[in-house]
Amino acid sequence: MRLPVAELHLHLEGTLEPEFIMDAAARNGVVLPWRSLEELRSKYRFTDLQSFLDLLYVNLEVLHTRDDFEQMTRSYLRRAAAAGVRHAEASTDIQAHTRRGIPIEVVVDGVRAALDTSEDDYGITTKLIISFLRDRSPDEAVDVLTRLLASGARFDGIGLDSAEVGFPPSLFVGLYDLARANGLHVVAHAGEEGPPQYVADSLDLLQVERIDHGNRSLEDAHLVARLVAEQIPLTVCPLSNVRLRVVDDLEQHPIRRMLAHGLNVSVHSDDPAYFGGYIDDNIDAIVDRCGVTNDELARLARNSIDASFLDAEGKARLHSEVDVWSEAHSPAR
Ligand code: HPA
Ligand SMILES: [Zn+2]
Repeated sequence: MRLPVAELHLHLEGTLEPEFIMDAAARNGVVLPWRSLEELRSKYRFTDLQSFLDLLYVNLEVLHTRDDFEQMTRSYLRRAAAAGVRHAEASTDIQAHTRRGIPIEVVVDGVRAALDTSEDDYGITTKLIISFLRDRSPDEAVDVLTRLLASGARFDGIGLDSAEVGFPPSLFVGLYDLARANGLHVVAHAGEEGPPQYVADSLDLLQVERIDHGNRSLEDAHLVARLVAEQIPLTVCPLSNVRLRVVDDLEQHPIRRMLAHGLNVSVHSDDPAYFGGYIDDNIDAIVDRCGVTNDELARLARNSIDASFLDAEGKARLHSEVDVWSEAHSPAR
């Protein structure tokens, strides 16, 4: 039995595997800069966040039809089910599609078609987060959110991602005010490459409920004390952190230190097709390379459940699954 978890930090566009990209390009008549699967595979070496984003944004241009978005989402859910994911709060970078002329409805209807049957098809309950690109204008973000709200599209929350440094949370106060006024949940990437102040500002100015990544919080003892006291969830992505050089190597990853501080951390896959694995691969990696124990794994799973936007009943159901896993993995056995 795989550790039952909630996946809360997952970019659907980051689940496009190279084969999917080449097939969709052929199907949709998109000319990519790479001639072959092998050439594409050779591009997955990154020096920082931007070098990854450059590849991500080229590859996602193969997505054109409602069916493309549905198939992308189904492929992820199928793989996530095998990885132990029991609840997923997946995000889409909608502006990466609208800016190249893909209608909002094509994206949302396609993703929703897969999410709406996910519990029956894959045993995974879901929520949808619309992420905004912080390196595009705040006015565009407000316009897209306004159009989404008017369209009747069903989604549960908003996020903020893409290039972080130089694009502080303060730029997006209006966007987050609009989202909260409409009853949406709010999360934001912060402290991946950006300074600890971006984490504090995400809490104070945007009033986010979770921080995606948050690694650099560890540089500020006052911030750590606050995150512990308020039990602000940090959705941490170990394999992503290594590939994007947020940490030097997996052995140095701070996940156990974060747990020891009492931070509400959980483990997620971010962009699994780009960073060397899905949530199970992340879990196996921190067990093998960081020495994470079964007790710590159960803590990480419980944190992911508590940090989710599930209702009390949904959380209780998943906690009982972790109870079963813990029983089967207790030292007495
Ligand atoms: O990890 C990330 N950080 C910022 N933007 C992103 N867009 C996809 N993944 C990421
Ligand atoms: Zn991310």
